[in-house]
Amino acid sequence: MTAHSPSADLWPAPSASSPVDATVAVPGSKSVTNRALVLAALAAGPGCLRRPLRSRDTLLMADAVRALGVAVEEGTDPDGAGEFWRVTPAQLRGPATVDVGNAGTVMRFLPPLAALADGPVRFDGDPRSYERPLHGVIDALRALGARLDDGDRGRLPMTVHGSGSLPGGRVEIDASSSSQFVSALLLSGPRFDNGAEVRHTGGTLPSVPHIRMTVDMLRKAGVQVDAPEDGGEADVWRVAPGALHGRDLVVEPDLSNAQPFLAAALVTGGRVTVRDWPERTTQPGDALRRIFTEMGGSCELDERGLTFTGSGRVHGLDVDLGDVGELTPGIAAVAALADSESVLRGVGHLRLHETDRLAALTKEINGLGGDVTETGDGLRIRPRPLHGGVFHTYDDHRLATAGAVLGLAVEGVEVENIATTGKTMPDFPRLWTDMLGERADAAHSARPGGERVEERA
Ligand SMILES: O=C(O)C1=C[C@@H](OP(=O)(O)O)[C@@H](O)[C@H](O)C1
Ligand SMILES: C=C(OP(=O)(O)O)C(=O)O
Repeated sequence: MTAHSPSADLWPAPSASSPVDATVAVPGSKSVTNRALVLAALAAGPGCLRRPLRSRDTLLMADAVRALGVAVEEGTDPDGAGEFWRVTPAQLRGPATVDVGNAGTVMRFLPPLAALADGPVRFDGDPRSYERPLHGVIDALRALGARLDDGDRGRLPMTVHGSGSLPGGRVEIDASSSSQFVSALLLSGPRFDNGAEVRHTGGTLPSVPHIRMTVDMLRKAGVQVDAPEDGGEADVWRVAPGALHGRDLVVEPDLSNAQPFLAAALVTGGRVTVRDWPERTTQPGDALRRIFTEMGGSCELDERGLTFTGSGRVHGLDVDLGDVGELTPGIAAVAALADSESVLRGVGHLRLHETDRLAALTKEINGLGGDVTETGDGLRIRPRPLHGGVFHTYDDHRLATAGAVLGLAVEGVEVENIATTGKTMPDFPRLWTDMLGERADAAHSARPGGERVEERA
C-alpha cells in the first residue's frame, strides 16, 4: 500500500435503491489481449485481434512490442464488430525502452522477447513495479543463456541485452509468487533454439488457469506444448521450438471484469446479463458462476450471454481462491455484505499484486465499519453493518471496483481515484451508471447486507 491520491479525487459511488436489471457488454480480456499481442509479435506472419481490450495495460503492451520493431495498427473492424488491431511481426530489435506501468503481464511477458531482440532493451515502470516479483523471469532467462543487467536486485528497472537468439532448454523456477513467470517463458519458448522446459519447484503455484490459457493460445498458434493437465508430469511444461502462425482472433469479454456487474445482481437481489459469455473458456472469471451461485442466486448461460439473478440474500463462504486470485477483491466486497462469515484462502501472493491487496481490503472495509482480519494466506470477513466513508484504492483497479460494489448497498461510499480502473476497464464509471440507469422496476429497494425489502413481482 502506498500514499493516497488527493482527496479531491473522490467518486460518489451510486447506491442502488432497487434491484438492478441490466444487460452489460464487458470489454475484452486483458489476459487474452496481452498474450495475443505477444504471440502475434513472435509469429512468422501477420495476425489480427478483433475486439481487443483498449486499456492502460494493453496499450502498454502494444507500445512495448512496437518499441521492439513490431507494427501494431489500430483500426475499426471492417465487419463493424468493434476494434481491430493488425499486427505485423518483424525481427525484434533494440535499443529500445519498455514502460511496463504496473502491468504484471508486460513486466513478465516482455523480457523473454527482449532476449530475442538484437540490441539492449531497458525496462522501467511505475514505482510499484519495482516491488513486484520478477526474479523468476530474470533468473530463468540467465539460466537459458540471456545477459541481463538488473544491478543484482532481481527486479526492475533492468536492461536485457538481447543478442538476436537464445539457446533456451531446461529451467527450474519458483513461481509461487506469480504464475506469470511460467507463462512468460512458455510464450517465447517456441522461438528459443531448443524450445523451453519449465519446471516449477516452489510452494503452491497460483493462478493455474492463467497458465492453461497460455498453453491453449500457444497451441492455437500451432505450437506443440506438453502440459500437466494432459497427463504430463506435475508442474512441468514443455514447448517445442518452431514457428508460430499469425492468427485472426476474437478476444472474449473479460470475465474478471464482469465480476462487479454480477456482484451488483447479487447484492441488490437483481438480475444482470453479461453479453457474449463464452461457453468454454480458460479465463478464471468463469469460476464466478460457481462462487456467486454459492453466495446466493443462480445463473443461466444462453445465446444472450450469462444471466445472474440474485436471490435477495448473500451468504458467506469458505473458499480457496488460489486459482482465481484476481477475483478476491470483488468477492471480499460481497462477503462484507453477507449474512455469515467468510474465509478466503490461498491468496497470500496478493500481497505482491497492484498493491498489498490483503492489507488494503482489510483497512478499507474496516474503515466503513467492517470486521476483516488478515490470515496467513487470505482474509476472514465477518459482516457488520457498514457506513459511508472514503474507500481508498492504492492505484488498484480491483480495489476501485470493489468499492463500487460496496457503494451499491451502503450510502455515502466515496471511491478514491476511480480512474485507476483504466488499468483494465477505462469505461467502468459509464458502464456502472448505465447499468444502474437500466433498472426497470423502481418499486423495489435493496439495503445493506443484500436483503431485499420487497420481492420482485
Ligand atoms: O497471466 C495473467 O494474465 C494473469 C495471471 C495472474 O497473475 P498471478 O499469478 O501473478 O496472480 C492474475 O492475477 C493476473 O491478473 C493476470
Ligand atoms: C493482478 C492483476 O494484474 P497484473 O496483470 O498486473 O498482475 C489483476 O489484474 O488483478
